[in-house]
Amino acid sequence: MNTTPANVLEVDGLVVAYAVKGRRAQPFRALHGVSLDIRPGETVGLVGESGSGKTTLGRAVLGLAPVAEGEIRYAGRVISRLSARERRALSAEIQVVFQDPYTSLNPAMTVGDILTEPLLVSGTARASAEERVRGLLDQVRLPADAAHRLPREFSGGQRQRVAIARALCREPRLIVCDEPVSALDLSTQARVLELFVEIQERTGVAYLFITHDLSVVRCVSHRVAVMHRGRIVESGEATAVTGDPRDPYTRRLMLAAPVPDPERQRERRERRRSLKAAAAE
Ligand SMILES: Nc1ncnc2c1ncn2[C@@H]1O[C@H](COP(=O)(O)OP(=O)(O)OP(=O)(O)O)[C@@H](O)[C@H]1O
Repeated sequence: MNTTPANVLEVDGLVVAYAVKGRRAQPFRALHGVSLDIRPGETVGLVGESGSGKTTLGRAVLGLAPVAEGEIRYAGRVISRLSARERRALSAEIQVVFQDPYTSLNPAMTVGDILTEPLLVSGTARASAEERVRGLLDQVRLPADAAHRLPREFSGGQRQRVAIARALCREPRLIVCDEPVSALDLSTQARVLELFVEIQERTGVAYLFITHDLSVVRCVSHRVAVMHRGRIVESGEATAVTGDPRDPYTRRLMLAAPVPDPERQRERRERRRSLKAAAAE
């Protein structure tokens, strides 16, 4: 692993252990010594099947999962054991976009209030906050009058744009994106993914991009890390990992991914056959 402080994020030998109810019960280890780094302006895609530990890693970066061993560093500073107050101070710099745009926005607040609130809390004057909100709505391609409306008046894709704008409010250097397009239909997914890429090009923000969808990870990531049972089993350049995976689990994951293109399906059937033949030898 690269340990230069030039990285925006460094995860080093991370073990997360959840408490389990029952007097004799042992804590459940969801991550077993995970290491990963993210450079400024880079997207690292985190893939793996359900239960492999992707969300746990994202939550640990956000200070929301119980770290048992190892370390998380943000811009060279250890952040894995911060007090609640220290964490809050960091919230401008590390943000999150969740999967479900239907539950992640306060339904009783207008979009304008949702976006100005974090700015006002951090001491920005109302007039500058409102100015900033106009800029943010423009950045995420929502009309200026969106500020006066409630989340329920928007489609899923538009709500996710609001959630992205909220994450961008205080100019973070890192955003944890936890399945941010999984709840959207395919054509909306493509437009929201484009927006993520466009924002990164403009602002230099880095993403830890969690998804179970390989076509999504291929589309947005510079590098990819593959998780299996709480461990990273393979990582590298996105094209290499998704195009020519080395690890048997990654290969199985690629083969299991739905690919509608008939040519790709034929290709996959052949690869499956040759893998089977190799395994039988
Ligand atoms: N709060 C918790 N307490 C106990 N166990 C948990 C908790 N959260 C997650 N786990 C367990 O940790 C493991 C990893 O879960 P996690 O949600 O990180 O996986 P994931 O790869 O993000 O899965 P999915 O794609 O389904 O969200 C799972 O076995 C899960 O049951």
